Amino acid sequence: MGLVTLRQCLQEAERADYGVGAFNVNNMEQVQGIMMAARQARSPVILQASRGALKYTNFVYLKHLLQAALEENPDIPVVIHLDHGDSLETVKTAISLGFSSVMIDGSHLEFEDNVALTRSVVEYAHDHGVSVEAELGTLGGIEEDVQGTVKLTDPAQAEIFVERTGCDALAVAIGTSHGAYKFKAEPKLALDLIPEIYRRVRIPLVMHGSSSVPVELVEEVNRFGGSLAGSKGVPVESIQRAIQLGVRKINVDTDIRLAVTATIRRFFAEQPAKFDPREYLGPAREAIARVVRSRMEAFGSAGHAGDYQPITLAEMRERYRSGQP
Ligand SMILES: O=C(CO)COP(=O)(O)O
Ligand SMILES: O=C[C@H](O)COP(=O)(O)O
Ligand SMILES: [Zn+2]
Ligand SMILES: [Zn+2]
Repeated sequence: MGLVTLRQCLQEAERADYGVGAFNVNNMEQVQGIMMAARQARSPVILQASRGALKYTNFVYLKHLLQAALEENPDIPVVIHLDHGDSLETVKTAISLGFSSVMIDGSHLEFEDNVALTRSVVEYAHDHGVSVEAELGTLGGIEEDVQGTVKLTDPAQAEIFVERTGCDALAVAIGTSHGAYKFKAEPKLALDLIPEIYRRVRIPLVMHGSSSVPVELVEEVNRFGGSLAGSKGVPVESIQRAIQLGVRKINVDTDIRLAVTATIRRFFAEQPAKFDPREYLGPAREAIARVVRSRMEAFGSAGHAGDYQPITLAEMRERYRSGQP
């Protein structure tokens, strides 16, 4: 298998009716833990890097970590994706590093500016065979506008947006937000928007801010000196319902952060005399694999690694050029 584009990965997910987890990476142990899970679950996987990750790893280390993931797992379909790209320049950098998919996040812009930015990225990325995820509507958390309100995705506007931009997948705002504090009371998502948006746009939908913030991880972090009072995530059952309605890419970063933090806090509390990083980074890697494997099974992607052969970027470029991607 190896490198696949987001377009092919999500088309196959539509065909076999499952969702694919998109997991953020910043270091070796995260990449290894996620790929351990993909091998164990025999699941396609999306490895995604934000601008923060590109900066943290000085680009070149990330490039080779992602190449290592492909080299070590030739029988697993892997999408290498830029998360929350902010400009055509960042997109070009990601594509130069070998990414097979990019997100351009113009959700905070006025509609016409989002269309223009997304269109410019689609033209460039498709000319390299690379898929494009765009976003319409704003999440809570890091994307709240100055009034602190979020704009849910409007189905009619989404139809026009996708028609005018030609993006391959659309991130929608249905009430999720990034981080560990997604809801002040009981989780409430506008799941009813999904089928209406999907019916109109007819491309796979993306759910950001989809970590579940498992209570057992929060309790372990807090037991060993952490402070995560009031944290609340998206119930896995809500994600499974969203997948049934048209969401095919599910973004998870916070749950991986919590798995690492809980493991390392426990280690330092229980083994204060130890100081070899391999003795806590290794177990952290296994904790990542446990969380990610559980999501692959919940999203339904487990067992689908062998379903299809990858279409190369060169072939995708020709398909885009001929209008039949
Ligand atoms: O949306 C995300 C990455 O783009 C991650 O969301 P979480 O913070 O819920 O993990
Ligand atoms: O968009 C949110 C992702 O979790 C990435 O987070 P980051 O920008 O801190 O790397
Ligand atoms: Zn956004
Ligand atoms: Zn996100």
